[in-house]
Amino acid sequence: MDSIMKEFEHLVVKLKEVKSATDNFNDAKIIGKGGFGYVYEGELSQPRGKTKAAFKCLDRKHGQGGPEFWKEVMMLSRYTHENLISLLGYCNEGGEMILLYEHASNGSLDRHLSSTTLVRIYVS
Ligand SMILES: Nc1ncnc2c1ncn2[C@@H]1O[C@H](COP(=O)(O)OP(=O)(O)OP(=O)(O)O)[C@@H](O)[C@H]1O
Repeated sequence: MDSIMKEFEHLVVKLKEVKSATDNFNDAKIIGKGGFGYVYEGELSQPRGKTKAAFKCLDRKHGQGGPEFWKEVMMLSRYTHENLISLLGYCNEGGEMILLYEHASNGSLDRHLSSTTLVRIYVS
């Protein structure tokens, strides 16, 4: 585990920065909930300026644990694609395991699929 942490050291974000971006995990900043746990949004300060980010907080009660967290860090930091959300970093501090992603301003695909504004296309 130590070697993994060393390899991805450049992606480490301090818990202090996460708390500042999410107003200390304020409920008003929650944008969703998935198998991993709650997802918050916030402005992350990076060397290139502020970036809107999604903060996925691991909730161990929801079944997914540490291995999935590190798998996600390894996969997303190695593969980049225009159709793949970028991993901005992670926080593993003070008992918190948080993945930081680029914020998808259009929301997730499942939101669009359940949207009532979806237009039906008929092909003749
Ligand atoms: N990068 C992101 N940008 C904007 N919103 C996001 C982002 N990631 C997650 N969300 C929001 O949080 C919700 C939960 O996302 P999450 O990926 O945790 O769950 P999921 O899509 O149900 O997948 P799973 O259950 O496999 O974890 C999404 O439906 C979406 O609304």
